Amino acid sequence: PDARDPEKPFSLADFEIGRPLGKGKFGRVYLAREVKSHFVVALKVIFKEQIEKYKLHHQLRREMEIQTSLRHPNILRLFGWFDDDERIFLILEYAHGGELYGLLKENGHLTEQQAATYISSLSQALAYCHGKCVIHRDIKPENLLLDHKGRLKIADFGWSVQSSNKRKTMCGTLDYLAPEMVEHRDHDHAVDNWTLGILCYEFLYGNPPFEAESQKDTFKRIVKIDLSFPPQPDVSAEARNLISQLLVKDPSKRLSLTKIMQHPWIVKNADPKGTFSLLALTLSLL
Ligand SMILES: CC(=O)NC[C@@H]1CCN(c2c(Cl)cnc3[nH]c(-c4cn(C)nc4C)nc23)C1
Repeated sequence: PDARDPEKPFSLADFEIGRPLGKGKFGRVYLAREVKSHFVVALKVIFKEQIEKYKLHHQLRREMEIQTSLRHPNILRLFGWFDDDERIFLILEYAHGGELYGLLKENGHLTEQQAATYISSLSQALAYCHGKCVIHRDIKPENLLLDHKGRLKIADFGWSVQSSNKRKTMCGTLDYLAPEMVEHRDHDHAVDNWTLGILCYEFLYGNPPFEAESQKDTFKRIVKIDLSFPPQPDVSAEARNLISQLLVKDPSKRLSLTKIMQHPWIVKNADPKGTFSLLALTLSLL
């Protein structure tokens, strides 16, 4: 869709709409196909009256400007947008593999190779964002999608679009919040490094490290850094070492993105192309 004459913006008539992929407070995401090129996209529909009601024009505009400007293999592309009287339509890259979260829940946990590859991809995407002074790409699992080659795509949804096929275990969880967040202290991009530690743990063990019955207990476990590694599944010492260097209370002491990419566990286990051979991915789904 890039080769479009900028004078003739898209309109709804340019697309055939497919099944809903996800829905949320501000609208839904549909599978769609551009009629002339047959190019498949994800079309996110946001209702203007919702934006007016919550006074979110600026946030949405900033979100769209940021997402349009980001070009990275692990960040879902925003190709463009158009609107009609009552809706705004975002033309997004379609991730054929769906939600990484689905793969995690189906398998219980990921292999060390998969986990290291995804942590490496996330670190590269975040380093790219920080290089462009963009922080807080919201990297909780439901914002992580997979393309047809199993490559990770951060689909940062400031608009909390819940996918239709998700068990509602994620909404409202504290699990991914860093201590400085839950203690309402000021935070910067070191929060993302904390979240990488949470995700690495969850990829390897199947659940986030500070999970508890109540939000209050999760809060207490986070601020205490109440971290323990169950004996099963048997996770390598290097992996536990990386997690322990990320889930550190003092933000300035957390491993930097560069150091994460150079960590022995990542160097040894991450697939450099960030993708899996389809066979390996298929086998991991069996
Ligand atoms: C909470 C949240 O934002 N989740 C992701 C949104 C819902 C689907 N969205 C997609 C977006 Cl924006 C882009 N590509 C997608 N691919 C899928 C998908 C593919 N399969 C086989 N199953 C699914 C689901 N979904 C998308 C965005």
